Amino acid sequence: MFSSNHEPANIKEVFCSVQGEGPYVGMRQAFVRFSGCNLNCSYCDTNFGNPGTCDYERVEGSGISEKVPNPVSIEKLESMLQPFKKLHSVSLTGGEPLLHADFIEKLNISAPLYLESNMTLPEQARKLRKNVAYVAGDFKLPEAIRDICPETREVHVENTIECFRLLKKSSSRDCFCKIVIGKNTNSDTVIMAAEAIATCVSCIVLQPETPLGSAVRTPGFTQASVQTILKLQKTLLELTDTRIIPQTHRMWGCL
Ligand SMILES: C[S@@+](CC[C@H](N)C(=O)[O-])C[C@H]1O[C@@H](n2cnc3c(N)ncnc32)[C@H](O)[C@@H]1O
Ligand SMILES: Nc1nc2[nH]cc(C(=O)O)c2c(=O)[nH]1
Ligand code: SF4
Ligand SMILES: [Mg+2]
Repeated sequence: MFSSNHEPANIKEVFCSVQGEGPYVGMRQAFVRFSGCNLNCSYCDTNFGNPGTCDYERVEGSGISEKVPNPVSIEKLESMLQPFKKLHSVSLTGGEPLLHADFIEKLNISAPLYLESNMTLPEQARKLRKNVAYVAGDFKLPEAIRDICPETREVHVENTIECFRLLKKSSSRDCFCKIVIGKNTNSDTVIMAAEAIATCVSCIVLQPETPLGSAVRTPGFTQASVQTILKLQKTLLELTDTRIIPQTHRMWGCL
């Protein structure tokens, strides 16, 4: 399931853009999107399938991608990141990047690493404590995960809390939590999640679900009401800094 120390990794795409989510919105980043995921979120906007080649957009915003054969070696990825200048950080995302922790652990790049994770694999998270400077950790609400059964629901929550404890904010690492809020989100579950990880994070981001596909044309189809999200923010502000930030990259069409 996980890449070993020496194996290269299957990568979906590598590009340079700006962070579209959370408190670092607008910061210039290189993105490394690893293939594969261990979850199946109802709202997922990403095709993390394992293609034979990695789409590499060498010139930011050009829309011109080269096909780099998968799996990609550590050395090859490091060279693919070379052309991207003035970066705030390199976003390691997916799919689920924790599935590739052994690969990430070996990366040797000058820019700080920004881990974009579903926070469900504590033993993998433990490997990255020393080399990620930013943790954008989702708290995946059980009701948003397809096929989750009651027995695994508790373990899922425990694993998530353990990941936040392992990667919690420190003098050398920022860690914040994103929670996607959709029409079916149970506010009590959000509050449970926030109470469990509030001391591990610098802030909580309530991220309204972005409608996908045909739902885009039916406003309100998947989103929670503004009133619901604002009420949740008021409650969570009793615990920690809580912000409401939508996916901004969807608004202006960057990758
Ligand atoms: C595609 S995921 C990849 C990283 C990791 N697997 C995770 O879920 O955190 C990156 C981010 O996109 C968010 N996301 C995916 N689909 C979304 C949607 N339809 N609306 C809002 N956020 C979405 C996820 O919640 C996560 O914060
Ligand atoms: N611009 C931009 N910002 C992002 N923040 C999180 C993303 C993700 O898919 O991991 C993402 C993404 O795909 N694009
Ligand atoms: S964990 Fe992330 S990549 Fe995986 S299904 Fe959920 S949103 Fe998509
Ligand atoms: Mg994305």
